[in-house]
Amino acid sequence: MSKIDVFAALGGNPVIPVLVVEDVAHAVPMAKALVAGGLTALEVTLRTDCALSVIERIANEVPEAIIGVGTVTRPEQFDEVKKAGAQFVVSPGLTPTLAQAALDNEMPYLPGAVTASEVIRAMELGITDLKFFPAGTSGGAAALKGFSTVFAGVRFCPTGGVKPGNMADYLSLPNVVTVGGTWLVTSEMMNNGEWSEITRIAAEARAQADGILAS
Ligand SMILES: O=C(O)C(=O)C[C@H](O)[C@H](O)COP(=O)(O)O
Repeated sequence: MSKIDVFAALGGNPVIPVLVVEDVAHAVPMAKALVAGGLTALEVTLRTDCALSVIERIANEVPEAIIGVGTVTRPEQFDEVKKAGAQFVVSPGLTPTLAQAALDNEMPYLPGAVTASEVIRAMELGITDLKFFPAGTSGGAAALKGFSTVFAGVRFCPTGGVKPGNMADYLSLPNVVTVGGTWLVTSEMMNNGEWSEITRIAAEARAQADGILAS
């Protein structure tokens, strides 16, 4: 099997909303609002009881969304999330068992690494598309800049403390392809049904990210 280009599988989206959804009824309007704002790759975290149902709903009802799942920490979850309709998987860290589960499921996989040794271990497992989490407390953009000098071909999606105010620090680096975060959709916005506000924030983030990447 040839290696999966994970960032291509994410549709080239420069910003990935990281979603913590408490109510399955929010799944479809939230996904539609984000897609309308130009962000189509969505990461639903497995932090809530309804997460698998949220993925199923979005997979069935919002075909424009590239639906992924985050907070995957056990190999058996790959099968569960694939059945629910997930198209990519994100983990906060990486083990050989998780890497094998991604391969077995032919799933685009973005696991986390924040130290040089963790990056080297990922490379040994054939993984060069990585999440950098928690970015803010792991050296931030300065650490990723350092990695760019020694790990040619390794690409990152920083998450954890990434916001509009520091997005440019990350996206202007040669080894950062996309950023992710929870700032785009809060529980309050979902509980209040602020779908047009979510679309506005998504469109603003998309325009900002596209501008940085084009410059
Ligand atoms: O649950 C996971 O596996 C994750 O994906 C972690 C998230 O990427 C961060 O929690 C985002 O951090 P903030 O944007 O600072 O809230």
